[in-house]
Amino acid sequence: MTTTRNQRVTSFTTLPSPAALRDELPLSEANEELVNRSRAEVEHILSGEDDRLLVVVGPCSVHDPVAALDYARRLAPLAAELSDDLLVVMRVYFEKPRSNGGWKGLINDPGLDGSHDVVRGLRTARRLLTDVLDEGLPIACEFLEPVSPQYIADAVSWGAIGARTTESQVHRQLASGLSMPVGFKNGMDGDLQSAIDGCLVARRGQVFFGADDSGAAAVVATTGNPATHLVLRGGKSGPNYSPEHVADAAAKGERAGIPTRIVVDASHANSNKDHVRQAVVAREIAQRLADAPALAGVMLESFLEPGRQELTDESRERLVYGQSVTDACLGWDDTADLLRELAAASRSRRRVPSAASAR
Ligand SMILES: O=C[C@H](O)[C@H](O)COP(=O)(O)O
Ligand SMILES: C=C(OP(=O)(O)O)C(=O)O
Repeated sequence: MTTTRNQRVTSFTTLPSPAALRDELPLSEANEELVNRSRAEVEHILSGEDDRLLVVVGPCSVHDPVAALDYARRLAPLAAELSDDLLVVMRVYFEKPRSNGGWKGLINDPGLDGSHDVVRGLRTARRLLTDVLDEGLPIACEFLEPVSPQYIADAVSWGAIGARTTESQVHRQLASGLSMPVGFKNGMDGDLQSAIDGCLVARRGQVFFGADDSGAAAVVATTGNPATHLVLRGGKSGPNYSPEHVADAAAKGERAGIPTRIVVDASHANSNKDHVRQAVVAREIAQRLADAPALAGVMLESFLEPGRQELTDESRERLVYGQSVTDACLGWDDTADLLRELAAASRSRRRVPSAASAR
């Protein structure tokens, strides 16, 4: 028998339904309250009603849930200590968009070995999310797969659409239905317009293909997400973290109909993925925070150990604990120093009248 179907598909593996996974690993009432409260706080920071600085900080990617939780347990008390000046949201990124292939994150391949046990990946990810929330930390994720948010997004307080997908209609539609504020990163070339367009499309209600709570393929209709905003991550054209870049992006966004403040990513093309440089950039941002009233938040890539390590068949069994297998990260000690510096800068910006009247 000849067929024209699925000639290049080797298998289909049925996933548990989102509802079943949530029932297995539910959010406690306290954690639901934390998620809803922190989503509102992020929105208030974006609008300028809350004059603290949002800091999205944590590993480039989670490859070892034990180390990620260890990190959360260090971050949580510091976040609480600095909470008058900072809203700290932990990066708990499970889905990695790769430039040229490679490991695509814990959900896609929790064994880090190409075995792609996605069901285990979803379960491990959700368990870690509930553990991090139990520490009192709100969570940030990048959303990459169109169906995976149904399994995890109820635990997330800030979402990102990355530089490689900011132009993607699929991701813009997805963001239109997400329950949390979503930042669109500028494109890989540094182009801001694709992120502005992404925010605008996601602000409108959309109708698209997705999955419902039972996992069935469904037509999804959304209201639109009014809390979309721009994230400056640098690009091939160079870095874009200066107060001038922030003011320019805020003005362009406002003219286009996105009246929110801006998040700056100190990593990626703003630091050339060099963690030492990332600390310099973050420090510059802190020092000039008062000159950037439209700056709502800063993103840092940080883990327990500084730098990064290659993930290979040989290294898999002897990976350095707490060190990134994707982008180079700040180590914990530098991170703690930087968070204190950002908190001090946020406190002193509050005293500068123009900061309060940013929007
Ligand atoms: O933050 C993550 C990385 O920059 C992104 O996934 C791309 O990584 P790659 O260029 O190593 O593939
Ligand atoms: C992939 C990421 O960033 P970008 O989209 O800016 O490359 C990230 O933040 O993990």
